[in-house]
Amino acid sequence: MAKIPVTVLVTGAAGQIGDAIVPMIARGIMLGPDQPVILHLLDIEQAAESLHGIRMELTDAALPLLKGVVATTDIVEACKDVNIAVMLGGSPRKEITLRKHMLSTNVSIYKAQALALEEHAAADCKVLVVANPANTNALILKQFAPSIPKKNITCLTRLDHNRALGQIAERLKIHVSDIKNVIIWGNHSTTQYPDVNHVTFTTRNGERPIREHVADNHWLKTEFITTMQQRGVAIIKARKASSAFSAATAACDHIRDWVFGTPKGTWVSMGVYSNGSYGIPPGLIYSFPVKCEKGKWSIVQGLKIDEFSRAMMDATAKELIEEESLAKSCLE
Ligand SMILES: NC(=O)c1ccc[n+]([C@@H]2O[C@H](COP(=O)([O-])OP(=O)(O)OC[C@H]3O[C@@H](n4cnc5c(N)ncnc54)[C@H](O)[C@@H]3O)[C@@H](O)[C@H]2O)c1
Ligand SMILES: O=C(O)C[C@H](O)C(=O)O
Repeated sequence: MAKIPVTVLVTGAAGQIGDAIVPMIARGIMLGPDQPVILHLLDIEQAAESLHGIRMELTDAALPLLKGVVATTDIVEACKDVNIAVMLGGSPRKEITLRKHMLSTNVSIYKAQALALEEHAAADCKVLVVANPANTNALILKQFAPSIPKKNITCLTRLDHNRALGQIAERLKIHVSDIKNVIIWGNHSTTQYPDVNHVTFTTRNGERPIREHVADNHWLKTEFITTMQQRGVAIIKARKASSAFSAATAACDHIRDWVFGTPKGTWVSMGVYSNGSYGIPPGLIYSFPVKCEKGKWSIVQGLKIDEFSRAMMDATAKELIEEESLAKSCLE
């Protein structure tokens, strides 16, 4: 029997990540090749014509899984009965934009969109905030949409997670699919801590810790970390625009693993609310290692945290606390 369509909202759909992710969702990359979808595409009035163009292309692509499209600039219409919300809408950072300016513009957008989701989305709607500052936008959304379960409000750090796999694979000349269990701790920002202490890779003789294979421990503690922390900026510099295709891919990975579960023995990084695990202040939206099962995530417990990691994890938590207070002052 055919499955009931899932309604997926994409805000900022006329933007460059929107351009990449809309066809991915409509072709089953996010929710699987047998899952029909209805797309709700939201953007602002100035982007209405592009939004209309995307809608025309969706018609022209004659996609078997796509059971309906609502392309609108009306937030209420966009949020109606959505099961999954992918929040891209906002003003992105260009080469010269300061993160603080972006924060003040975007948190007020997230307050307004939280109120609409609160009232009109399906009760069990799963939310993924991509737009920056992603963790803090998600925190504001959680505050202003209190009836959406807080477990359902997440932000994207999967792009950083995937970037870390890519960096390690290139360095070690192995394939990304042979590496697992990297962790991105904290903020999707330059203070993020990409932790390789638990990474393993597949060999003919089973799984081995990555540290056995990387002779250059210094690289892991220095250049690897700064490359990761600066990767978003490096992409902006090279493309004169922030990551698009890789961000869309990561957003699909995030939702797919959340809905269908993480493979046995692996975890992924997701920005989720802290319950105090690993000494991270409760309530922050912080990136943790999570396992997913039956549509629910849980933070991986019991990992050994060394002194270096502790300091890095606390530094990124501190930045999130500062962002939270700045965001709240912008909303007063
Ligand atoms: N978390 C991550 O890993 C990650 C990675 C890359 C980019 N980003 C962020 O994702 C966001 C989207 O990036 P992009 O490159 O697609 O930007 P973009 O400028 O190409 O698209 C953003 C879209 O949002 C729309 N928009 C603005 N205000 C809106 C509102 N109130 N409601 C609905 N739509 C609105 C704009 O009109 C535009 O079409 C940015 O904030 C960017 O910084 C996050
Ligand atoms: O907008 C940015 O700062 C970069 C973006 O979040 C990215 O990681 O590519």
